[in-house]
Amino acid sequence: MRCAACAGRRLPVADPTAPLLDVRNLTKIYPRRKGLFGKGDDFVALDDISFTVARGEVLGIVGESGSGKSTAGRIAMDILPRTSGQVLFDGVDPDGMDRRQRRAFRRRAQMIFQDPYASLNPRMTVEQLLRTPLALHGLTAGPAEDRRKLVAALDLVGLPETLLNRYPHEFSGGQRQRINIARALMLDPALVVADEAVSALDVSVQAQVVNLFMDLRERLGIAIVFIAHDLPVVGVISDRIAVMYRGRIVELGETVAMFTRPRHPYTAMLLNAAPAPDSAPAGPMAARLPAEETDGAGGCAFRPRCPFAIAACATGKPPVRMLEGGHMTACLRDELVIDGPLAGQSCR
Ligand SMILES: Nc1ncnc2c1ncn2[C@@H]1O[C@H](COP(=O)(O)OP(=O)(O)OP(=O)(O)O)[C@@H](O)[C@H]1O
Repeated sequence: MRCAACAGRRLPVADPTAPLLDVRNLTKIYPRRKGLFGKGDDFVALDDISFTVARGEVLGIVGESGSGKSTAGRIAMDILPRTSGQVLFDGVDPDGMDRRQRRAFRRRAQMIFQDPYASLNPRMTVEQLLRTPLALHGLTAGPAEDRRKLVAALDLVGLPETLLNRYPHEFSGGQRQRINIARALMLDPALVVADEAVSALDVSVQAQVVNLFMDLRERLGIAIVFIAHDLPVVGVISDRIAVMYRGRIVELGETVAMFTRPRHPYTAMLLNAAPAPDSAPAGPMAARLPAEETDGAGGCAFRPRCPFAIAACATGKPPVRMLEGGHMTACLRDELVIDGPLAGQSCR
């Protein structure tokens, strides 16, 4: 997939050990209006979040609906303006990129959305859909070479060349998502942000598409930000996981550490709510899962749902603390041992 022409267009990499994507202190405030002329409260969708994605790494972002996952992904891709904070792709903030850098960024960072049908023009054949990105980015290299490239992209996503003349409505949801992925691959991306890319698919098809993402990471070294609300699905594919709650990253760490020893009660709650191993009881937090409207007013937003909350949790937002092994959490009670389902269900 990496042709010489594409390689020549790459941005110079100042430091190959530096993160591919570096998101720093990102805040997003949506203005909200009450009625036609009324003043509304501003809504803080992202509250000072930071994360990095290394080259070839899969970072999962998980959290319930409305926690800010899509907002974070879209700002990282520079398709949504931020209120404050910084996004660095290969060390350069899209805000400060010149035209050439911006074009390269648009090519190297691709996004896959939840609804595979809405993302495909129904009047275009698969061949036209896959050729379009090459044309838009001035990467056409002649009919034969372009055809070779799109057949290679189809092959990477497990679809045969014979489908090139078909239209999107002729495919299943899983196949359409494969076409979306093939279209992204036409541009030889270094980063793919998959925003709930498997959520609309049947469970069996979800597994196939997750496997495809893992395969692409393995074969092409693509970094992936895998956004989903389902922690077990995210756990299958991710090297590290960021757990979001009401606009904040409340815990971030290696996948195994998150599953064996979650340090934030919300992570433990998500783990306990997931289909547990046969022998495991539901755990003390599973019963508290239904969302409550209150947001902890000034203190920890998770406090109203937290079985471990203490008075100090009401006095301010818990600061982000770095623990061992690059693990971070924003919980005053992170010293509690809350075993994940891989390690049993006990809390002490
Ligand atoms: N354009 C907007 N104007 C006002 N509020 C918005 C806007 N877009 C998103 N929001 C709000 O910001 C919050 C975060 O939304 P976002 O879509 O990022 O969450 P999410 O975790 O991706 O949820 P989901 O999984 O449902 O997509 C939500 O409360 C949402 O209602």
